[in-house]
Amino acid sequence: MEAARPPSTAGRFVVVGGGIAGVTCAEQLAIQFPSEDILLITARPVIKAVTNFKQCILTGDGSQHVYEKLCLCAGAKPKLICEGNPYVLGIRDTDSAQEFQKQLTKAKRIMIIGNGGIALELVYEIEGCEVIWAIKDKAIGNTFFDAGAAEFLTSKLIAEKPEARMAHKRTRYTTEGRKKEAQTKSGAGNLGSALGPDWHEGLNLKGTKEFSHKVHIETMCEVKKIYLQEEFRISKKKSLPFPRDRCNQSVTTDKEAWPVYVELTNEKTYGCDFIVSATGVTPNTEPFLCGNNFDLGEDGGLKVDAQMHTSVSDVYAAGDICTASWPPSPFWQQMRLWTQARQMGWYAAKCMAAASLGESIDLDFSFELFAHVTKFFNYKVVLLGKYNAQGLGSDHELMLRCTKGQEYVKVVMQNGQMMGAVLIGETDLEETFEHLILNQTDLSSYGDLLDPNIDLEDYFD
Ligand SMILES: Cc1cc2nc3c(=O)[nH]c(=O)nc-3n(C[C@H](O)[C@H](O)[C@H](O)COP(=O)(O)OP(=O)(O)OC[C@H]3O[C@@H](n4cnc5c(N)ncnc54)[C@H](O)[C@@H]3O)c2cc1C
Ligand SMILES: NC(=O)C1=CN([C@@H]2O[C@H](COP(=O)(O)OP(=O)(O)OC[C@H]3O[C@@H](n4cnc5c(N)ncnc54)[C@H](OP(=O)(O)O)[C@@H]3O)[C@@H](O)[C@H]2O)C=CC1
Repeated sequence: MEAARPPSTAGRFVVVGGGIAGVTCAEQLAIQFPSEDILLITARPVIKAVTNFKQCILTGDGSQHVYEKLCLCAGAKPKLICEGNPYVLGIRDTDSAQEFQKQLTKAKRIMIIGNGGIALELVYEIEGCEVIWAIKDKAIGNTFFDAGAAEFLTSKLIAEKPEARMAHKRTRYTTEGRKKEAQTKSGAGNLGSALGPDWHEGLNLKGTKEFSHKVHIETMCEVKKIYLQEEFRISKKKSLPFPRDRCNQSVTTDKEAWPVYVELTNEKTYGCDFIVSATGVTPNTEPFLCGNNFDLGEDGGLKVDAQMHTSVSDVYAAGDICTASWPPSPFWQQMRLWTQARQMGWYAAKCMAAASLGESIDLDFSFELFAHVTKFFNYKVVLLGKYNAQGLGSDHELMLRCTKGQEYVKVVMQNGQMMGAVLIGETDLEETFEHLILNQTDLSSYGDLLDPNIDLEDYFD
């Protein structure tokens, strides 16, 4: 029987990547050019939204897709502390989250390395399993918070979680895309789309025990070495590299034989069932670099200018794969987040459309102000502008308001103007603060902006 010839297509616009950036880009192109076929190529057979585009899987089978303008939205992959170790898990897509859930159901103790979004969410959500959380910093959540906000949140981590929360946990998927992605497995090594907000809602994050939280935090340390059980046993016998007095109490007295042991740079060693490496992401550029002269950012992403255009002619990029390289607004910075990936995908499509008509467009308004809304430890969290005084040097002031267990408000001020804010809890201040930052209102004559007796919303209406 004759083998089927690889398909060959020609189209004006091709988008690579079926995550939020790619799908939004393709959708927007389809809206702008309803009579054109928009080709969306993804490493997975499932994309995240309703599709009236030609979906295709790039299998390296030689199929060719000719384009006039191409947008690369291939996302990022977890940057693991150690590649190829079966006890080190990263979480990115449905498959990796399910693998994590499966391992957790058998676990008594796990280690979480990293101090960003995934770690923050996991340490709070995991129940019935001891968690040793190792962070490089003095305080938790360095990618989002300063030490004050971290302290506010830490008390929630120590407290017991309400029973009701535990009763609600069961395996379910919140979106059709995720459900389908779980059912449709493609070749090993293929990346799925990043899970995004509410990713753990459908997962049963419960270990083998019957308590809610048991989190021990090791600060200011990194992983020095990982030992499998047998390696650990041998090294202990030889007293190398684990002289007894260098070992953590819990290891020397620990009768449990753990599958894996982690030696930290603070000289402590912990045994555990497995390790979650929640240590950030690396832009997924590798498949596209061979033979192409892309300029790369310091973080390894494809550099894009204010038109989302890479350094290669007619090639655009959006989402986690790219590094924004235009001079940013004073209140915006790139972070690899779902909202930014969506905004970039949408705006890249606008830029591609304009360029194909020989025009260019102004940078979209969404890149004026950094705004991120999320939930940590069951608190609503809103981050605005230079929320951690990023890049402001020492020439700034902070205003704080904190009610334990209820709200934490931090405002970053410079020359009497608001530059950023962290709002934790139901503060209702986000809209007012957004305006104050964007308008750069002179607030120097208003005294204590955070005085709870002043209705700011009313004041600045
Ligand atoms: C566990 C987790 C929780 C998160 N939670 C939040 C949150 O609460 N809030 C928030 O704002 N952000 C969150 N994020 C970040 C957010 O999900 C990502 O920033 C965003 O989804 C990135 O979208 P993307 O489209 O750029 O990339 P991706 O979603 O990674 O999509 C990339 C796509 O490209 C495809 N692809 C890869 N390589 C190829 C190739 N060679 N050829 C063809 N296709 C390819 C992949 O299959 C995939 O479909 C979270 C991320 C994770 C991992
Ligand atoms: N609610 C939300 O908004 C969520 C967002 N996300 C997003 O998903 C992506 C993946 O999340 P995540 O993996 O948590 O990435 P993040 O970038 O959020 O955090 C990575 C953390 O790991 C630390 N780190 C990096 N390398 C090491 C190392 N070798 N040893 C110890 N610590 C290390 C980083 O420290 P340093 O900064 O000092 O390098 C940082 O604290 C991110 O883009 C994140 O923004 C994920 C979950 C929830």
